[in-house]
Amino acid sequence: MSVVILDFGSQFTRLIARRFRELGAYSVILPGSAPLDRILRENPQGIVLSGGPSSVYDEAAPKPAPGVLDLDIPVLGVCYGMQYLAQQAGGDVKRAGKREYGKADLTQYGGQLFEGIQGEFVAWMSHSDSVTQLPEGYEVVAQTEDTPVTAIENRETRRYGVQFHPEVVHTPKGGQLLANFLGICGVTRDWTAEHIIDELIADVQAQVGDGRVLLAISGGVDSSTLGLLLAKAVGEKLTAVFIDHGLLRLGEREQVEAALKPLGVNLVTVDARAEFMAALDGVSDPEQKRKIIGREFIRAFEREARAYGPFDFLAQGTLYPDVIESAGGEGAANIKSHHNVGGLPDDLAFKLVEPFRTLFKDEVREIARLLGLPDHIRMRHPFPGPGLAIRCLGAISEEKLDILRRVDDIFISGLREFGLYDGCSQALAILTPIQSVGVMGDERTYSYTAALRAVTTDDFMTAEWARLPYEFLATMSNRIVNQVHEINRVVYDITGKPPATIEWE
Ligand SMILES: Nc1ncnc2c1ncn2[C@@H]1O[C@H](COP(=O)(O)OP(=O)(O)OP(=O)(O)O)[C@@H](O)[C@H]1O
Ligand SMILES: O=c1[nH]c(=O)c2[nH+]cn([C@@H]3O[C@H](COP(=O)(O)O)[C@@H](O)[C@H]3O)c2[nH]1
Ligand SMILES: NC(=O)CC[C@H](N)C(=O)O
Ligand SMILES: [Mg+2]
Repeated sequence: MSVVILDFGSQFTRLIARRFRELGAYSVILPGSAPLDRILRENPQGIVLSGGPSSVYDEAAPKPAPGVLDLDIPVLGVCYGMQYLAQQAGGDVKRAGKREYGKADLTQYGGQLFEGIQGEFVAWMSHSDSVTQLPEGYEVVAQTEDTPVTAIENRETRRYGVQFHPEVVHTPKGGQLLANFLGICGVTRDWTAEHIIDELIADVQAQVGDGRVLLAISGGVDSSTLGLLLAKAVGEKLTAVFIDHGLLRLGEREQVEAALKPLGVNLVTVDARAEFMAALDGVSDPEQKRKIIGREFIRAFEREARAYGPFDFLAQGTLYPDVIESAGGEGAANIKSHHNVGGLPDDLAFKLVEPFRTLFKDEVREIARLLGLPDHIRMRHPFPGPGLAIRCLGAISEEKLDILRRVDDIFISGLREFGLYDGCSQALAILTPIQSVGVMGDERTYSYTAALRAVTTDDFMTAEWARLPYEFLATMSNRIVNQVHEINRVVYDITGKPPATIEWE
C-alpha cells in the first residue's frame, strides 16, 4: 500500500515523498505519464500530481495516463497538478495577471485539507498560471489576495488541489495539510527508517548478487553509514577505499583511519596526492577543477581495482542534493558538478551502487543512528569530496593549501572550543585570491584575505548563514591573523543559499 506521486518535472517532487516519509507513510515517485497498470502495481491508496514547469493549456503539456483519474481513490494536485485537475474536470486555466513567487498569506481557508489547522497560513508559491473558472462539483477552499482560487476540493470524487507547495519548509503548516491528505486516503502511518533500511539492503543484494563491491569511503557520514549498510548487505564482498588526494584538512587522514577502524570495514588507504596535484596544476575554473577531481577519483579506484580487485561495483554515498545540483533532475539546471555525480568520467567501468541517491542528509543521519554509527561521525559537518580544492579559489598550489589548512583548523577547533560546532550544520574556511594592504608591527603588509562561512540547514538544499557571536568571530580573526602570517584580513560570509551556495566553487 502506498501513495503514488506522479512527477511532472517540479524541483520539489522528492520533497513530497520526503514529507510523506516523515509522516510515516510510504510513497513511490513515478513519471507523470506512467501507465495505469504500472501505477496499480503499487497498490495506491492515493495519488499526488506534482507541480511542473509546463502550462496545462500547452499543446505538449504532460498528462497522467488514461484511466488514472478515473480511479476511485483520493487525488491531490499540487500547483501544475491542481491546474490539471481543474482543466480536466471542465474548468479553465489561464496565465494570471499577477504571478506569485515566494511567500503568500492565505486570506481565508477551510475544507478537508485544512482540517484542524488554525491561525495564519503562510503558503509558498511559484506559479504564473491560475485557475480562472472552477469546474463543476468543486468548491474554492482557500484564497490569497492575488489568487482567488488557491485551493479547491470536490468531496464527492475526493479530488483536491493546492496552488501553493505544501512540501517545502517555507510552507510551515504544509506538513499538517499533507497529513490530512494521508488521513483522507486512509494510509496507515507506520513506515519507519527501519523499513527503509530493510528495503535498501534488499535492493543492494538484488543489484549486486555475487559481485564484488569497492566502497568509496571518506570518513563522512554518508559513506560511513553506507559502509555499515553494505557490510550487512554484502559482507565479505566489500572493500572500502579511502583516497588521500592531498586536499584533506589538517590531520584528517589519520583521524579518518582511526575513526573507521573500529567499524570493522575492510579499509584500504590510497596515497594519490601526486596524481591529483599534477592533474590540477594551473587549473582555475571551478567546473573544470570539479571534473578533473571526479575523473582522478575514478582513476584512483581503477588502480586499486587492479591491485585488490576485480570489482564489478563502485559504491558511493551520493545523496539527492548532489544529484539535483548536478542537473540530475528532470529539467533541472546544472549548479555545480558534484565530483561523484556530474564530475564522473564518461568511460566509467564500474556499475554504481548508490542506495542513498534519493535521500537527504538528515535521513541518512537517522539511518546512521539505527545502524549504530558513533555520534562523532554521525554529526560531523559534511566535507565535500573535492575537499580544499574548491575552497582555495582559482588555481591551487601546495603553498595555498597549506595556508588554508591552518586557517580551517583554527576556525573548526575554535567552534568546538566555544561549544558552537553542533549549532552549525557546516562550517568552512575559504582562501580568496584577494590580496590587500594591512599594517602589522608598524610595517606594511600585502597579504591574502581568508573568508569564514558557517551555515544552518537540515537538508543542504537551502541554508541560512549562522549568526555566530561577534566575540567569537573577533577571537577567530585575531587568532588567524596572528598565527597564519600569510593572512592579514578575515571576512565572514553573510549570504544564504540561495542566492549563494555553501561552497564558494
Ligand atoms: N577522500 C575520499 N575517498 C574516497 N571516497 C570519497 C572521498 N571523498 C568523497 N568520497 C566519495 O564521494 C561521496 C560523496 O562525498 P560527500 O562528501 O558528499 O559524502 P561523505 O563524505 O560520505 O559525507 P559528508 O557529506 O558527511 O562529507 C562519498 O560518500 C564517498 O563515496
Ligand atoms: O561530496 C561532495 N562533492 C562535491 O563535489 C560537492 N560540492 C558540494 N558539496 C557539499 O554539498 C553541500 C551543498 O553544497 P553547495 O551549496 O556548495 O552546493 C555542502 O555540504 C557541500 O560541502 C559536495 N560534496
Ligand atoms: N510550480 C508549478 O507547478 C507551476 C505550474 C505552471 N507552470 C505555472 O506557472 O503556474
Ligand atoms: Mg565528505
